[in-house]
Amino acid sequence: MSILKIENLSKKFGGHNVINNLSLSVPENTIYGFLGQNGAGKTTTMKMILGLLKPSSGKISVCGEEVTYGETKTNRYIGFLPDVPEFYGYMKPKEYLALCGEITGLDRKAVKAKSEELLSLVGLEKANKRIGGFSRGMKQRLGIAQALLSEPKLLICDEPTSALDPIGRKEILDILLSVKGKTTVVFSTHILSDVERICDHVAVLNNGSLVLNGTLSQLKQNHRLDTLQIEFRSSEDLQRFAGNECVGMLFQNAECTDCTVILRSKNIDEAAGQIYDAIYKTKIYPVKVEILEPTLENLFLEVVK
Ligand SMILES: Nc1ncnc2c1ncn2[C@@H]1O[C@H](COP(=O)(O)OP(=O)(O)OP(=O)(O)O)[C@@H](O)[C@H]1O
Repeated sequence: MSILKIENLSKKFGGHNVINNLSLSVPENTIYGFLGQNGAGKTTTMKMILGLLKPSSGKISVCGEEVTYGETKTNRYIGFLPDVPEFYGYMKPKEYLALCGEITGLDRKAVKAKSEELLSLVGLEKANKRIGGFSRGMKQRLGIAQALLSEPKLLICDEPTSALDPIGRKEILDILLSVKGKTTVVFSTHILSDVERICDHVAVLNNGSLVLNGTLSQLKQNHRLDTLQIEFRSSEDLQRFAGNECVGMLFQNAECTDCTVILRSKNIDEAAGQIYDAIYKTKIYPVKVEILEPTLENLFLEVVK
């Protein structure tokens, strides 16, 4: 089932089209990476999902219920972490979560138990000091605890790792991974390596249009490169292999560096087959034969250029 479904969504500011006919569907219990350059329209889309901004046209549904601008009904399914979460600095984490629970109308006892569970999940169970003295990473982690307080089906995070150092980023990514079984996560980011680390599904927005959408493995398969890399134990092995007649024309336009050779071919599977035949015949065994896959960075740069 789709937790979030967006159909033909468009948004104009004045005469300027910011979101153009966007359609996407977020499957349950996935981590969905929402990528795009500055100004691509990610925050605008999130605001429309939260009912804070009125779409010019199109439809958004959360857990099968249509989102209506200005109403918060569908937000009971959603936990939201803004890019810079704001807190009352004089409060301690437990006090703050208790206040959030009270405002949301949750049962006091349940909130106390849930707060302890969540503070432990985000590694703040021992941080019994005022939030004003928290680091950025600690504030982001508290923000996740707050967003998860009402056990949302969908957790939306707007660039949760952008301002953090590598350790802070890893902590946030680990937390998002750990909640995946219980909630669906949509997170927007510019950091491609974060997406490669934890996302099942990737959508790339460019100038308000969806230019890439699918699972990482699907996208890599669909945009497979026509390149084969073969690495030998030594440059002598490479020379002997390349000099053998059964390698034929394959090495003619190859790029060789020390022990490695890069081959390009229109039919890369056939070229790989020829290489395996040649390995069998020559008994010269490379340490690696690999059809190269595009990185997310290759894919991203290709679709946003
Ligand atoms: N209230 C507004 N009025 C006019 N234009 C706006 C408004 N809000 C956003 N925009 C424009 O819409 C476009 C998309 O902005 P948005 O903030 O959604 O992008 P983004 O992908 O979240 O970017 P970033 O990664 O920088 O946060 C930008 O050109 C921005 O200037």
